[in-house]
Amino acid sequence: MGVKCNPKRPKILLVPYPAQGHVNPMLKLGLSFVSHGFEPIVVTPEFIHHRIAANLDPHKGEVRFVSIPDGLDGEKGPLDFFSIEKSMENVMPIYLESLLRKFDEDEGKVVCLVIDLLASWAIQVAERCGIPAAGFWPAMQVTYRLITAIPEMIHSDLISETGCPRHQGTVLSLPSQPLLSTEDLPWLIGTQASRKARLKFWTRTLERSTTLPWLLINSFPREFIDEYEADVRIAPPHASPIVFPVGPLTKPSLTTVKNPSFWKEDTNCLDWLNHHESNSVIYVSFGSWVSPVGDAKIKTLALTLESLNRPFIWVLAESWRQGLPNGYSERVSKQGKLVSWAPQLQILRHKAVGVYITHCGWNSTMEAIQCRKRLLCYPVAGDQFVNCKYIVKVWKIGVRLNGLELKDVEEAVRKVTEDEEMEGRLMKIYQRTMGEEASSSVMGNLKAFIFGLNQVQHLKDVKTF
Ligand SMILES: O=c1ccn([C@@H]2O[C@H](COP(=O)(O)OP(=O)(O)O[C@H]3O[C@H](CO)[C@@H](O)[C@H](O)[C@H]3O)[C@@H](O)[C@H]2O)c(=O)[nH]1
Repeated sequence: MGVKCNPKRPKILLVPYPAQGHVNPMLKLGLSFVSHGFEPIVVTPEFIHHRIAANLDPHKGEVRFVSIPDGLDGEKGPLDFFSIEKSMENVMPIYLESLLRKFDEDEGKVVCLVIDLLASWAIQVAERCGIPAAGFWPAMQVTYRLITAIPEMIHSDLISETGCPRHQGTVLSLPSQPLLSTEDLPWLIGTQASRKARLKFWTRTLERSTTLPWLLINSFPREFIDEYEADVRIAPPHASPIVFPVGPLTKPSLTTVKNPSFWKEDTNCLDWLNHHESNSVIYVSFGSWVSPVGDAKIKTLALTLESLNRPFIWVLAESWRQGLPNGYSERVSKQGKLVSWAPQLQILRHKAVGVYITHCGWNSTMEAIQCRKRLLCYPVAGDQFVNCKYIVKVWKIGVRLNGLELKDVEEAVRKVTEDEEMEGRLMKIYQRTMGEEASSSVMGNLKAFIFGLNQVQHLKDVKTF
């Protein structure tokens, strides 16, 4: 798929975790390698490859997408975390290995694998094939730091060996950063057994990533600063890779490239937006992830949006619609648009959109900043609680929803729209994350990574010779 291979250009294979919020930044990271003379190839499991293939932007063929078998049936509906994990551990490695060997024989050299840490299974494949690997962290650096603190947390008895918090409250305190608490631990999802299994996933990820020389992070270089805007040194844990912040991979220079959407975007809502006044529409989206939002909450939010009496666009997958009250879609058809998947960035850019109710996924957070939209935060799982903390307490560009009842949302909408200083804070965080200085630091970091990679490659070549 995409352009034909170019045997002259060294190849970098990128292995994302198979979720929208992971594949999007990987594509953009791949594109950043093109101008450095590499041929980027994104490897995805078949179940998402089928979906992406239908929605890929054909003229942006600079990045190739290839698939590997996964043993999964993605047609039946959303796959859960554990079936994907099973496939990643037991099925995909052997196919990636044979793909790498095939590349080596037929198409020329793969010089590096860039591996999403949530797909850490591929680190061992790279090792077996003798190919240098770099890690990729798709979210904030602080959430990576939280994961790397697991051994310290167990050692100081803040959590048990199975990840169960010993008490409620602070688990990690970093200089000049908000305190991270038990609520922010990303494995605390679902039953006791699922929490234990998720902690195991993270500890295995950590163990595997200790062999990585480099880690590319989809966050901005000045993520850690103090109240005087001075950079703060956050000591990395022992045996950690060299970190290169290269994000956000959503910044304006990269957004001419269409995201490789897993679902077809409903573009009718763009025309609909053109008929609405500036800042009047509420956009609601909880990203792509299968999150335990639940029917009851969907129903509450549905009734709230209706009673707010403001126009809205709500991204709600078909599989989540059982919770809607009978006849809801027809009833609200004049007031709002329910879509299964939206052209999110175009919606956020639209002047009619004033407020964004978000799950605080990292890419969505960065896109909101890029478009300077005020946020109402409703974190659901994983890193979203930490992202929410930064949005609300540090950057002060949004308000956390305490619930989805009318009173909760009404009050929060009032707070964000009446806050006259929020516009200025949005501009400030925009500059810090995507402004000129941030962009040139990112370019420098990418160059430094590539310099390191070339040195390793040179040493390998000398040895082979
Ligand atoms: O209708 C929609 C909804 C979303 N998007 C796009 O999908 C991406 C969603 O990414 P993100 O906001 O990061 O959410 P998730 O896909 O849910 O991402 C997962 O991965 C992220 C990166 O690790 C984490 O921060 C999240 O918590 C985790 O749920 C964004 O680029 C959106 O523009 C669309 O194009 N159309």
